Amino acid sequence: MSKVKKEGHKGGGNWKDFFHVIRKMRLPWHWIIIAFLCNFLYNRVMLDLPTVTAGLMSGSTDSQALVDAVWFYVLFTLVLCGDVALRSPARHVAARNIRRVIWKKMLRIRMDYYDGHNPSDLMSTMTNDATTATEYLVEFLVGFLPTIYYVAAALQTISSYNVWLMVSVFLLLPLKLIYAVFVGRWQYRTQFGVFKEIGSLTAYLAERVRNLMLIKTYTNEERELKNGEKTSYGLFDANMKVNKLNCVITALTTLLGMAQVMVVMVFGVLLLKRGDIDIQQWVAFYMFSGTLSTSFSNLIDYWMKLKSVQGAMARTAELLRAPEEEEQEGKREEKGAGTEVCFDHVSFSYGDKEALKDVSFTIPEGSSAAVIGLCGSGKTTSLSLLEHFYEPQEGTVSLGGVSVADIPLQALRGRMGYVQQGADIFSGTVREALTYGLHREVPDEEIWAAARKTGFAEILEKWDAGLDTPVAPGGTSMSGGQRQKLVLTREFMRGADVLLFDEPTSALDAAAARMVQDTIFDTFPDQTKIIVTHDLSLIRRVDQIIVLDRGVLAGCGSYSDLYGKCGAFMELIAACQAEKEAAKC
Ligand SMILES: Nc1ncnc2c1ncn2[C@@H]1O[C@H](COP(=O)(O)OP(=O)(O)OP(=O)(O)O)[C@@H](O)[C@H]1O
Repeated sequence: MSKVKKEGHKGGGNWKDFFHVIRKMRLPWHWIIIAFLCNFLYNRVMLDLPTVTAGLMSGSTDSQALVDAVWFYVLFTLVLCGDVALRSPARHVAARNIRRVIWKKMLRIRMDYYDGHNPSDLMSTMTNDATTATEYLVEFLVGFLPTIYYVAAALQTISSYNVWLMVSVFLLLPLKLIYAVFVGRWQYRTQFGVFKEIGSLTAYLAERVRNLMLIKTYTNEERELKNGEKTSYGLFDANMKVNKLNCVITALTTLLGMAQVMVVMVFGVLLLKRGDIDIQQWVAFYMFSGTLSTSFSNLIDYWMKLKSVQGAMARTAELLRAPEEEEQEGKREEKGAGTEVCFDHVSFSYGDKEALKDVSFTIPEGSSAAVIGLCGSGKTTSLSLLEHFYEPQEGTVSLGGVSVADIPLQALRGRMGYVQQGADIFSGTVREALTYGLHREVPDEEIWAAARKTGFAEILEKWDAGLDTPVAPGGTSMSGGQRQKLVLTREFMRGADVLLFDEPTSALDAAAARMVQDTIFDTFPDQTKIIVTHDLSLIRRVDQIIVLDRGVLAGCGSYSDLYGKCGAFMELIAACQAEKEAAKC
């Protein structure tokens, strides 16, 4: 991000980023070429407009001239409409393509990238930056060359009347170029600022709207109102800068346009008086000078839009350069290999924050293990390393005797089920939630059979709409226990052979926790199970307990191996018991 910020301050933009994004964005070239040809035709027809009009104004009123003129104006209107109509699909298809590219990238980026970048902040890259960037870029691609063609051809026609007329058109060109360069840089900076602020506002809203209950519980509406206003003011300030810039652009463009008209008038009238040009040429020249002035402004506008595109693409380019998870093509497909889990002298840090230090343990195939430890001791990090979300700096994490780094990611994650504390599920129907990630058509009979196995069927039968029951975002329309059962049913259908559970019972009352525990052990008797937990009754049921203390392995063995012998374990047991007693009160 810092690099992008620096570029933003410089204001000159970065062409490397620009071309990088263009290469990746899969522009709809066929649409662009069609729109380009239409625009070219429009400019070609526009070249004849002054001559036809000047012919009428200088007195040629015979019926054929009038009919020709009418036909010409009809043709002019048609190509103008065609030009406008075909530009939009080109813009929208381009925006759709880049959104697809960005979303695909966001799904493939390595998890450590998200540790330093708020994912919600990146949302506006896809919605806002991409749309504006493609819109402006297509405008440029479609309109820039035809406008140059128009300017060159119009100048040639004018010089055929009188070479001084052409010189008069160029007199103000140096001023216009200086204006384009300076305002273009300013445009880049302001546009970049707007996109950054839209990103912050989107991120703020995405987080707060998801947690409205939290805000209400803490009666923090007033504070959040102020926070929201503060973030919104950031965007307001950025937009006011754009407004200031637009005022300057309007003033300077108008002044330059008027100066251009005056220069043209003075030159034209002088040459007319001297008899160097006739009245028809004078009228045609006057009309040309008007359209030429617009075309020069358009060229400057295209340049500025290009600078805006750079501003909009700076964040997109950074996102597209983010490191992706490696799909280890060509590596051995380990489907069906053993499920013994082994951490061999593993050390891992998030940046400079150490999370695991020289941790070694082995969980035999088909057994169950609880990973316990105080908050922040590295339990969840261990599961993340096993899923290969992160790469340890030292040591090896292996599954079935093969380092997880050597197993293709899809195969590795296809073999693992991950049940998180909140059992997050997406909105939709219960059927969609149950079959999420199964990558195949699942008949209802199979779903019901799995639900009977986990006991979720008893819950489902009570819902009138059964599998079509709607699920609210995050599954908030269900209780914690119902969500856990739903996820366990899904994992049963997935047929994973290693199951990772992160605090599966912590959000449940004692009865629901017992029910979920039973479901875990009854439904997955032969799978390797790793359970991060503080639940004492769950700790007693597993084959092996791994005790972590501030990222270091403090003990490893069965309940009876550790009881009375491992200090850290005894402290945790005491803490769990105290917690349980407190819960009873
Ligand atoms: N994405 C991250 N970026 C930076 N530091 C992190 C990140 N995730 C975890 N940590 C840090 O790594 C350490 C281990 O965290 P981890 O979540 O593995 O602990 P834990 O034992 O699962 O904790 P808890 O029981 O509270 O969930 C902690 O100090 C934590 O602050």
